[in-house]
Amino acid sequence: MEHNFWHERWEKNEIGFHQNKPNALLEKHFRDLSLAPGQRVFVPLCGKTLDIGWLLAKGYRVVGAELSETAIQQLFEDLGVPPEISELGPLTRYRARDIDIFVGDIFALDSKTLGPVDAVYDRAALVALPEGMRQDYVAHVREITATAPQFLLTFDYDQAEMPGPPFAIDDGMVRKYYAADYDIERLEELDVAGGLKGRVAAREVAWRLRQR
Ligand SMILES: C[S@@+](CC[C@H](N)C(=O)[O-])C[C@H]1O[C@@H](n2cnc3c(N)ncnc32)[C@H](O)[C@@H]1O
Repeated sequence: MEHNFWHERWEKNEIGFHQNKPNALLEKHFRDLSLAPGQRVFVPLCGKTLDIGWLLAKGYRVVGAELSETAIQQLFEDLGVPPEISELGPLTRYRARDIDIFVGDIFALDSKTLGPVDAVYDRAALVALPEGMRQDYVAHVREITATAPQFLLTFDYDQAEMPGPPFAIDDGMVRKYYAADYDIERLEELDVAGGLKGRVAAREVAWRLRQR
């Protein structure tokens, strides 16, 4: 997707992907990653998800990457903490206690700038990207996180019924993107209540990925 597509979504507040409560599969399964409080979780393409507040409340540190500065201003307003803001070349860093967010293109974020991470939480990130970008995204996240374990959420539905995003990702695609570097476990699937965008029957699927 072009950057302008996402900037427009945020400027027009067309953010149907934003959930008004923490993700149910995150709440149920994130513990399967066996992280200890204080460990650092990377949330790529994070938007202003309430899942960040949930992770912080569980005692994890959070680092995110997001294109839209509007999203990140709103994230810090929602969290009720004033960010310290600094420029880092092509990125802008918003930080506060236990949280760092890099605003800009995730492909401009390198491992040194990101710093060590213990896990990745991918909700509505892989599925937000068109097929032509996904392999590069998967390789980039693997590289900058040193193949840290991932908690991944995908949507599976009939792509003929609706264009993405979110794009449909079936089991074979998850294996194609991740099997070379990660052991893959399919943890659970849930029907999307009311259908995706209120019209297409879909399942949300939770995955645990661990370095092979
Ligand atoms: C579908 S939204 C999901 C946001 C969040 N994960 C959530 O669950 O609410 C995808 C987000 O990715 C951001 N994004 C898209 N392309 C990006 C890129 N190349 N680098 C960083 N962020 C990007 C968009 O601005 C948007 O906020």
